[in-house]
Amino acid sequence: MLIDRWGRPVTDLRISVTNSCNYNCFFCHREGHYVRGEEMRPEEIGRLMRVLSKHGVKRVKLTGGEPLMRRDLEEIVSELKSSGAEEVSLVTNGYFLVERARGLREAGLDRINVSLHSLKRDVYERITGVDGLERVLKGIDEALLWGLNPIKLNFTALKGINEGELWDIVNFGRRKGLKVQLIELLDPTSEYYFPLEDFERELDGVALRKEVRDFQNRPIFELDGVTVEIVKGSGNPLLCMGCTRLRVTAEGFFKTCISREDSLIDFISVMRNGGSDEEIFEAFKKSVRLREPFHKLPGSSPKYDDVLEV
Ligand SMILES: Nc1nc2c(ncn2[C@@H]2O[C@H](COP(=O)(O)OP(=O)(O)OP(=O)(O)O)[C@@H](O)[C@H]2O)c(=O)[nH]1
Ligand code: SF4
Ligand code: SF4
Repeated sequence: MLIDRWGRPVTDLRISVTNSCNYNCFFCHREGHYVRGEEMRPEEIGRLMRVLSKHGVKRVKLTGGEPLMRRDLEEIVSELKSSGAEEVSLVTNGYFLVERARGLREAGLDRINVSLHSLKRDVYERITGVDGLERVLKGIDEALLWGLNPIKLNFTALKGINEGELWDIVNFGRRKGLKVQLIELLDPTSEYYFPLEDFERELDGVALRKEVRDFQNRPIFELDGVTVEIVKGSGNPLLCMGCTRLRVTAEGFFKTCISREDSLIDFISVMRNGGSDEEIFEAFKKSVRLREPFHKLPGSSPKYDDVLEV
C-alpha cells in the first residue's frame, strides 16, 4: 500500500469513465476534467486495477459525466471485479437505471449513489434540464429489485431552489430504505450555496447516534430508520485530511484532487506505448507523491519526505 507524504493511505480510486452526460445541471463541475482525448477502454481500466490492487487499492467509484452513457459500462465493471477490486460502486443521475440496473448487478456492481436533488417534478427539471424525475424513481426501484444495495441518494442543497426539501428527502430515504447524503456546493461564493450547519444541528437533536466516517471524516447521523451523511467540501480540512481517494480521468490520467488541475499524470500513454506494469505503478507513485490536502488543518505539515510503501 502507498501512503502519501501527509500520512494518507491511497486505497480508493475515483474513475471517471466519460465526460459526456445526458443532463445539464447548472452547478455541474464535471469532476473538473477538461482534458480532451479518447476514453479508456474496459481492458485498460482492468489492467490498471490489476496493477494497483497489488499495491493496496481496494475500492473503486465510477463517475462521469454520467457513467451510464458508456454502453460498455457492464464490461468495465466486470473487468474491475475480476482484476482485484473488492468493491465497485457507481454515482449516476439514475436516468438509465430502469434498463441497466440488472445488467450492472450481474456484471458485479456492488452499490450505487443516485443524484436526486428534488422530489418535485418541476424543480427537478429546473436543476437538471431534464423532465426525468419519474424515470429516476422507477430506476431506483429497479436497482433495489436487483440488489444494488445500499443505495445512497445524493441531494445537493441549493439556496432558493430545494433547501425546503431537506426533511422530504430524509423521509423519502426512510420510507424506501435508502441512505441519504446531503451535499454542500463546493463553491461557497455561489449564489446557490446553502450551508448545512443549521440542518446538522436539527439532525443532532433527533439522531440516535452520530459517528464520523474514516473516509474524509464525514459526519453520519443515524436517525430512526435512516442514516444521513453530510458532505461539506468547501474549506473543510477535516474532509481533505481523511481523503484516501485518487482520481482517474476518463482519458487515462491520474489526478491528485478534485480541486486541482495542475497535477495530472499520464499513464495511458505508458500503457498504449507498450509500458510494463512496473512503469504504470511508477506513474501511480508519482501521482501519490504529488498528493496534498487541498484544505489543510492550521499548522499541519507533511509527515514524511516521500511516499511510504508498506
Ligand atoms: N471535495 C471533495 N468532494 C467530494 C469528493 N468525492 C466526492 N465528493 C463530493 O461528494 C459528493 C458525493 O460523492 P459520490 O460520488 O456520490 O460518492 P461518495 O459519497 O464520495 O462515496 P461513497 O460514500 O463511498 O459512496 C460528490 O458530489 C462531491 O460533491 C472528494 O474527493 N473531494
Ligand atoms: S448529472 Fe452529474 S455529470 Fe450530468 S450534468 Fe448533472 S451534475 Fe453534471
Ligand atoms: S484533498 Fe481534494 S479530493 Fe481530497 S477531499 Fe480535499 S478537495 Fe476533495
